[in-house]
Amino acid sequence: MLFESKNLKYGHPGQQPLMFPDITLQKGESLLVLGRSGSGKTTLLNLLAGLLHPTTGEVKLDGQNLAAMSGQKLDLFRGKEIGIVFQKPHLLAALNVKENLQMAHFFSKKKGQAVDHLLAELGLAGKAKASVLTLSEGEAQRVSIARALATSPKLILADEPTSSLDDENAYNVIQLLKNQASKIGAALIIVTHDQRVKTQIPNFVEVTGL
Ligand SMILES: Nc1ncnc2c1ncn2[C@@H]1O[C@H](COP(=O)(O)OP(=O)(O)OP(=O)(O)O)[C@@H](O)[C@H]1O
Repeated sequence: MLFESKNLKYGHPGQQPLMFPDITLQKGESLLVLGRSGSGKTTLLNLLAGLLHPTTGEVKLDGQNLAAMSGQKLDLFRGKEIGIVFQKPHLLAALNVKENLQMAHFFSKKKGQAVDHLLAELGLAGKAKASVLTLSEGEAQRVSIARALATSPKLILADEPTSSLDDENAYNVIQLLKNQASKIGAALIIVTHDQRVKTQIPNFVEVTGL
């Protein structure tokens, strides 16, 4: 088993504790996390990324329990082994497209995938030297996916990657994530309320908060 989360609970300050369904994934498998607004989907993603510490439970990636790690060790592990596609691209405006990807290599201290090859695969070869400020929304989204893939992580987490995209781009982004995850043997978890995605990834868990 590549990825497993068990008995996860988390209480935001002053809120009822949230409980989460267990997840297990093999290499190359994909999963959707569905749930209504406010049910705890982003909280779960942050727990799976080790960005929040669970009150109880464990998150195991490749045999290592993130919930038991902290500080620099956790940051380095996340940088090497987890690729996160946030809802907004959060690219560094002072850097061009290629430099944004190279930053991922720099911070993770991992060689990962060749940046030029990755850009070409994502249809961004002509944009390597472009300022990220000149990209369309769809292009910026693909750059943020390329950045998440650059270190060849074992787990890819994506938060609502299709919410602002039209049908065609939404379909393409999910195919891209699925294909890349299976190519590098990563597990893929997509948090979404976008029912369109179910046709491409039928495997899902539902977060209810209870
Ligand atoms: N930092 C915080 N402090 C206190 N409560 C929080 C905090 N972050 C989230 N919550 C609460 O925890 C619950 C779950 O929030 P979360 O953002 O995980 O839901 P979500 O399912 O991702 O929602 P959406 O689909 O609207 O993005 C909500 O009731 C929210 O108000």
